[in-house]
Amino acid sequence: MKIVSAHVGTIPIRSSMRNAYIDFSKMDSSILALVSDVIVDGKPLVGYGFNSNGRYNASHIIEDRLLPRLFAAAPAELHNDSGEFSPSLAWDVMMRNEKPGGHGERSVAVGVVDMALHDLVTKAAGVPLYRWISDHYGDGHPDDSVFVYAAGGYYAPGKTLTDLQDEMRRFLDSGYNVVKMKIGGTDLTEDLKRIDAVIEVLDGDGSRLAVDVNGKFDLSTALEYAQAIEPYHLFWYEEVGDPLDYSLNATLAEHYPHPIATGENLFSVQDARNLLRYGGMRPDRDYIQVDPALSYGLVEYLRVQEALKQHGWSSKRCIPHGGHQFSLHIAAALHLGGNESYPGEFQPTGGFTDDAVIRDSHVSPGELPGIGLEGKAEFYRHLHALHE
Ligand SMILES: O=C([O-])CC(=O)C(=O)O
Ligand SMILES: [Mg+2]
Repeated sequence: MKIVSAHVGTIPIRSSMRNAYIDFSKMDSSILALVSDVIVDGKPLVGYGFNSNGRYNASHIIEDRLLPRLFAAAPAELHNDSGEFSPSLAWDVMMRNEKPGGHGERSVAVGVVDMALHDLVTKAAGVPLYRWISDHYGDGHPDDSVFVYAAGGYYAPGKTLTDLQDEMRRFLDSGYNVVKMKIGGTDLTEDLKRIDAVIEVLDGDGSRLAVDVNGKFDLSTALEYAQAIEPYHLFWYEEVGDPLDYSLNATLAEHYPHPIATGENLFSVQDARNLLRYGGMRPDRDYIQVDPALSYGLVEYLRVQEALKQHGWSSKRCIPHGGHQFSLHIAAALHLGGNESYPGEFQPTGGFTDDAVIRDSHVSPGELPGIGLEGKAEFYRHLHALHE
């Protein structure tokens, strides 16, 4: 298989909401179409990729560094011994002449291309991505469906406690059992009122509510909130301090007995391994949220899984950030603990196929070949326009 052309674009995924750290008024995403020389039903197979929310587009790195390396590579450098196009070998080619460390936006750019390459090879194989991953890297027995929780509960101008409760009710009505809300964007007194309001909607069951600080707290605020929320037995307390402050996380874990989740802003196996080594994370209860679409793609995510295994962690402790269709396949194939979902947010890239049904907080990736972005009509319109 040969890639005959590559088409990079940038689309807005903006929204008026805000977490404790940023608003999303200028949020955007790279989108990519890789057109191949494989013809099916008279049309070339095309692989699509995009980046997850929270980081901005990385289109220039894709165009200036990654794609030129792929196009300059000899066919033998991109195909394995069985003659198959290999996203893993392509990954090595893309990372030529890149120093280690300082992963930043480069991991986003590689993630976009890695996703498009996996979409392409799995379409060429005629199978949904999760089956291909399970056959190549898993146990050949993927999960039928994946646990998903509904993330929302953002701060927004004029949003009242009643609005917050209504939002959470809509999540429950659409099939989710567990929900997530933002905290840390106001003071503790206000946040406790917001938490109480949401727990009321959850019939008083705090173990169905996760809270997300988006890295805002210093150690003393982290511990102050920890003490205040401990009695609620929350589903998890997320990204409490700066994502690279492993010492803060380790101290928090000594004081807070319930689950902690973090990792959405760790973009490499090296950073994830440091979290396991120095972050005090507890393999019996905590969650790792590394998002494959932001962190060098599936090829690197497999390395993260290997590092977890070496440290005695189960793949079930991973629930990736991002709420997108790519991680949903990965979760089903590698028996992850679940995947995030943002009903209605971060469109058009976010979310699952249009026909996906959430039942008992579970959803299936679907049976379309590849990632299945053709099953997301609005997003597919943008992707298709890249190369038509
Ligand atoms: O608000 C955000 O940046 C998204 C986020 O943290 C999450 O999905 O966990
Ligand atoms: Mg988060």
